[in-house]
Amino acid sequence: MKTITTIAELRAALAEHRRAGKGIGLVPTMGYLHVGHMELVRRARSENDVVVASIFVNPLQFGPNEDLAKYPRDLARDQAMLAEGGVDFLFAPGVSDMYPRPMETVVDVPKLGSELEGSVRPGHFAGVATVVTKLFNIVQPDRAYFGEKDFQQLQIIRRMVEDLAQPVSVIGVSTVREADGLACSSRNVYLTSDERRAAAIVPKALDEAERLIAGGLTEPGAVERGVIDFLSAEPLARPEVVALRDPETLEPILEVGEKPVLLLLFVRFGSTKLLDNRVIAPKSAHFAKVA
Ligand SMILES: Nc1ncnc2c1ncn2[C@@H]1O[C@H](COP(=O)(O)OP(=O)(O)OP(=O)(O)O)[C@@H](O)[C@H]1O
Ligand SMILES: CC(C)(CO)[C@@H](O)C(=O)[O-]
Ligand code: BAL
Repeated sequence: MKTITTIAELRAALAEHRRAGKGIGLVPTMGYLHVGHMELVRRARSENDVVVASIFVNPLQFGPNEDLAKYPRDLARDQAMLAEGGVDFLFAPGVSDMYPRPMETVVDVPKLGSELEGSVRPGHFAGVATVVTKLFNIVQPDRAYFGEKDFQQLQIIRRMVEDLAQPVSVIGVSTVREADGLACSSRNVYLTSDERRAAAIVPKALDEAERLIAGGLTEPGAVERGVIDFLSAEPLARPEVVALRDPETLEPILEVGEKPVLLLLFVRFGSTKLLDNRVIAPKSAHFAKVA
């Protein structure tokens, strides 16, 4: 695996592969890798001739009071994991490589981006859409891989690619979880041991929603209140977003009917934000077992 830090060098390295008609897959990340990221790499490796992973902690998507400075970083460990996963090129630019001048140009998906997580992180999704567009322009991948854990991000990127006719297939990958069900996430390292134990309630809250819907609850507000009640059993959990939405448009739904619905959770434990979600197909919603 070759690590490259400049746009020009990466373009030059990929040009010969593109000329030779090779399929190029891109896995964008912010580093501090875990098994969830490696699942994206595994998918990319199995579907492309050339795999590029990127590691860039993108300042544009962090608010002024967020964790940009303390975001966990370990490039040497990440390099070893990506090499082991069969990645060909790691693009790990510095901020001045990606943004030599302050950005004048922004890609925004304002409606989808101001909902849900966007309502508590204003500007976040414009930062994501802008950097992802720039990465697409630099790498020009045939396929790009994103986790369903960040469901809203995935839908925003899909919509951006459709609206702007960006020539890339966006591939969503199922959420990889720890043994107790908590979604793997780089920010899980911020959790104290008590918070980490408590955080297992988040995936269980998804089970609870599924159970409520399987039990016949059709009013979205009632399902959301049931989930909030469930989370209130854990004093360390501070739910900021508990929302039942249309999985594609992310718009509120009037009633749980026959179509699948998205439950999206954004829950804070101390200063750590945890995201999770599940698309629930009402007809198949089963009495999920809670450990
Ligand atoms: N548990 C997971 N399963 C599948 N994909 C994941 C998982 N966690 C992250 N990803 C995906 O990996 C890509 C890079 O994500 P990122 O580097 O922000 O990691 P993260 O663990 O989500 O970090 P954070 O804790 O900062 O949200 C994104 O497409 C994200 O959805
Ligand atoms: C897609 C992404 C790499 C853009 O910075 C980031 O938002 C992430 O890691 O999910
Ligand atoms: N995984 C999403 C990137 C972020 O929270 O900034």
